[in-house]
Order: sequence, then C-alpha cells, then structure tokens
Amino acid sequence: MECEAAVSCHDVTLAIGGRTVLSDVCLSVEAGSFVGLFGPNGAGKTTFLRALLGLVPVLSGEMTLFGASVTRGNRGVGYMPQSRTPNGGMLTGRDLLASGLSGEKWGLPRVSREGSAEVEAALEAVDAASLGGRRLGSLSGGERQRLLIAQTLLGSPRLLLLDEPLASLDPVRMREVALLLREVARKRGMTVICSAHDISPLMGVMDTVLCLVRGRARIGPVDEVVTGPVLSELYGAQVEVCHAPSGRVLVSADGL
Ligand SMILES: Nc1ncnc2c1ncn2[C@@H]1O[C@H](COP(=O)(O)OP(=O)(O)OP(=O)(O)O)[C@@H](O)[C@H]1O
Repeated sequence: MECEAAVSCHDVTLAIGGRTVLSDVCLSVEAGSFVGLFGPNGAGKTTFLRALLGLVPVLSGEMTLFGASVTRGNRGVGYMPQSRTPNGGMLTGRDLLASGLSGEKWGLPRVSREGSAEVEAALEAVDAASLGGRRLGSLSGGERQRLLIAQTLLGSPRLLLLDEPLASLDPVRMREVALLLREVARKRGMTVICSAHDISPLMGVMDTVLCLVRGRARIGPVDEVVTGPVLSELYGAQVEVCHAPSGRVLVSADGL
C-alpha cells in the first residue's frame, strides 16, 4: 500500500441547502484501502462523496485527495452516482462506455483507437466483454451494474467513489458485484469508497468502515467498528452482528 492518504479531512464542515450535514469531520483514508461508507438515510453519504468530487463546497476545514486540493473534473477520481439506470434505447454496453469517454449524451459516440482499447480493457476488467455488444435494455440489473462499474474505470482513476452500487441487486448479485469490485480495486491498486445500506455483502471485501451519523464521522478497521455495541451506539438502535459457522458475518437491525 502507498503511504500517502488518499483522502484527508481536517475539521471539515459540509452544508447543503443552507443546512449543515457534516461538522468538523477529521479522517484519513489510506491509499489502496477499500472503505465501506454507511449511515442512516440523510446522514450525508452522497454529500460527502460529492464534496470529494468538488461538487459540494467545503464550508470550513480542509479536504485533500492524495495531498492535493479537491478539484472538479479530476480524472484521477471515478464516480458512480446513486440509482443511475442507463436509459439505453438502441445503445449497446460498448456505446455506454464510449459515451463516458467522449462525454456525449446523444447519438452514437465516435471514439479514437486508443479510446476503443480503453473501453475494451474496462469491459474485460469487470468480465463484461460479452455484454459490450448487447443492448442496454436487454440486460439484467446486475449486468448493467457491471457496465456502470466498467465506465468508472475509464481514465484509470486512483480513487473510485461508488454511491450505493449494490442497491436493487439480489443478495447473490450483491455479493458477486462486491467481490468483483474488490478484485478490480486490488488489480488496479485503486482506493475505493463505496456507500451501502447493507453491511453484510461488503464483509471480507472492505478493510475500513466509515460511518456517518448525526453529522459526525467514525472511521476504523472492520473488526473494531462492525460490532453489535459500536453499531448500536452509532445507529441509536439495537444492531446485531452474527458470525455464521461458514465464517460469514451478518448484520441485522430494524431499518438497517
Ligand atoms: N440539493 C439539496 N438541497 C437541500 N438539501 C439537500 C440537498 N441534497 C441533500 N440534501 C439534504 O442533505 C442531507 C444529506 O443528504 P445525502 O443525500 O447526502 O444523504 P445520504 O446519506 O446519501 O442519504 P441516503 O442514504 O438516503 O441516500 C439530507 O437531509 C438531504 O435532505
């Protein structure tokens, strides 16, 4: 792992619509780590990710990525927004990725030879070469999710920000996509921050947990944060962490 912090926040306060969402957050994300980002609805997970993209201003404090100030349009950062359902029409998976390269929104994108090679490499990275020629409308939710992940890999980012990439997937696909993300991140040496509501599919995938609750942040290794007492305190509700005989860890609570 690199020594430099991928993300560093010193006393960061974020506000949106005139309302403070996060206050005086101090945290450091080690480069090369896989961070699971959790918190109740409205806790500020999307706001935090968008601040890392430079889309939400930092009200006070300092936020840096790999030691540099946050800037908009940073090619070193890949982003998959929440609930992004590609409206495919006649477009194929390959067209979807190509549009990410060229920034085109309508029509068939024109891509250079280098761009095509990058698209193929991204498709192969998520084992989706066979999906590239299929129309988006004919793909399952899990297959589309794979293509969206491939799209975030364009430009070979060092940091991947994924906003609920497992949402709307069945439990088997959730796990499959989570394991795929870990594999791709390891192979490419990327730092990943992945928000989710369900902790269980990310067990064994993430090495760090970042919880945002009531305007505050708590970050730590999985075995320190994913415990019944710590999660119960964070969520203000009874949370159980069960260790199955298979070694799997299941987290359950009302509303979690
Ligand atoms: N554009 C906006 N204008 C005003 N308030 C906003 C705006 N966007 C978000 N908020 C508010 O900021 C708070 C944090 O929202 P955010 O979307 O970051 O939460 P979240 O943790 O991602 O939630 P969820 O788990 O429901 O997706 C919420 O109270 C939300 O209503």
